[in-house]
This record gives sequence, C-alpha cells and structure tokens, in this order.
Amino acid sequence: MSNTAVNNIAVNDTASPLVVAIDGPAGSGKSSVSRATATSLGFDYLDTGAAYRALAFACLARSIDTSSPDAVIAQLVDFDYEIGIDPADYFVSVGGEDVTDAIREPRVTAVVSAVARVPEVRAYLVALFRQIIAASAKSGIIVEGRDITTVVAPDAKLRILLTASEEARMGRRSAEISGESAETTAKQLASRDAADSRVVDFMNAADGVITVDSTDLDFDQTVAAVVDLVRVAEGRAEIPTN
Ligand SMILES: Nc1ncnc2c1ncn2[C@@H]1O[C@H](COP(=O)(O)OP(=O)(O)O)[C@@H](O)[C@H]1O
Ligand SMILES: Nc1ccn([C@@H]2O[C@H](COP(=O)(O)OP(=O)(O)O)[C@@H](O)[C@H]2O)c(=O)n1
Repeated sequence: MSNTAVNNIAVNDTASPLVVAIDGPAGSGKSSVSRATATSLGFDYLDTGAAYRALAFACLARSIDTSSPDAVIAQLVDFDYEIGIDPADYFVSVGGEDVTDAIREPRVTAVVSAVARVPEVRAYLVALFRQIIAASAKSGIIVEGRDITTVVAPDAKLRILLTASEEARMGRRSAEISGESAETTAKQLASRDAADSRVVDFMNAADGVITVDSTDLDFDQTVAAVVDLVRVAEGRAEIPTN
C-alpha cells in the first residue's frame, strides 16, 4: 500500500474505501456513534462539523464579523486546517494549534451556523471532505455531518439518518455540558437545528437513506445497529429484521 502527498493530503492509490455516510441533528449521537463504530470496524472516521467549527474558531481568533459572508469567505485563503481521521487519534488543528477542545466552546457553537450557511464555505469544505475521504487508506470510512448523505457522498455504499427525539437529544447534550442550564442548552440546540435546517434537510431521510432512531437505544445498542448495517452493506450479513 503506498501513499503520495498532493496539496498536503495523502492520496491513497489502493482501492477506494467503503463510505458510510451519517447525517442527523445535534445530539443525535453522530460523532460518538460514528467514532465507536469506526473503531470497532477498523475504519477511519471523519467529523465534518469540526471543519465548520474550526473555521468559526479561526474567524473569532481574528475578530472577523461572522455575520459577514464576504469576511468569512476571505478567511478560506489561508485556512490551515487539519483533522485526524484515525478514531484512536482524533484531533483538530488550525495553523498548527490544537483546537480539538476549543472548537466545542459555546462561543464557537454560537456562530458556527452563520459560517456554515455561506455557499462558498460549503463548496470549499465539501471539496476538502471528498479529498480526505479519497485519501483514506483503511477499508472503510465513516463520515458524519448534515449533508453527507445528500451532498458530500450521495453515492456512499451505506447512508444513514441518525435521529433521536428532541427530548433525548437535549437530555444527552445537557448531560455533557456543565456550566449551562438544561433549559439554555435545549434552547441553543433547537435554534441551531432550526438555522442549520434552513440550509440542508437533515431531519428527513432522502431516498435510499436508512433511518436509525436511537431514542430508545442505549449507546452500545446504537453502535451495534450501525455495525450491523455496515456488515449488510459489505455483503457479510443479512438485513436485520428488528
Ligand atoms: N444512543 C445513545 N444513548 C445515550 N447516549 C447517547 C447515545 N448516542 C449518543 N449518546 C451521547 O449523547 C451525547 C451527544 O452525542 P454526540 O455524538 O456528540 O452527538 P452529535 O454528534 O450528533 O451532536 C454524547 O455524550 C454521547 O455519548
Ligand atoms: N456536514 C455538516 C456538518 C456540520 N455543519 C455545521 O457545523 C455545525 C457544527 O456541527 P457539529 O456536527 O459539530 O455539531 P454537533 O451536532 O455535534 O454539535 C452545525 O451546527 C452546522 O452548522 C454543516 O453545516 N454541515
């Protein structure tokens, strides 16, 4: 297996990886379930939301007005972003600085939707995601976000919409975030989903996309459900009956 570097992205010249596309609203479990599934299957894992967050972080670091599309677009020229796609070595960096935790701060979450709704930003990042996917040297890659099943990888071997009731999603998120009331977390999550869904529809499964509803599944059961679907997609198992 050999890899070459083009524009800082290692290009895998072996067979293309099996692509698993996962979309869904905030708090449905996309990142955690995708990462655990990738670990269990020996696949890579690409968190696309991290790129939008990293760009929002870079804008804030330079005091850029994130409500100005032109100002945000101007940041793309020297947006020096890197992400780890090995689920055992997940990191996000901007300009060589590790921002893995910083991009989850509420001040970044508060402006990320404004950055993500700019069409030029989306076109730039979609192209980057496709390069990263093509460069995966593993047998598969799980890619999660909002528009993966419809825009980034509509031809993925397996496409999943991961959902959970609003109540379950908000409960999970507020359990993670300390320092903010459950009510504040719930309001912020709902308003971000509303803003994001004006740009891409990630609440309804597109044709051919399988819905996995994790409302009544615990974390391990959700991972097991996704692993089962991957085995079916690989032709290694029959379609699960429940
Ligand atoms: N099925 C589940 N049952 C309980 N908790 C879950 C489940 N799926 C995910 N979680 C937890 O919910 C939280 C939000 O998950 P996360 O992966 O960050 O969601 P997303 O990436 O969709 O925003 C995490 O703390 C995660 O461990
Ligand atoms: N494929 C994607 C992924 C994220 N995003 C944007 O990036 C933001 C952060 O994504 P995320 O996946 O980290 O969000 P969480 O649901 O994990 O909080 C979202 O609120 C969207 O605005 C997007 O527009 N398209």
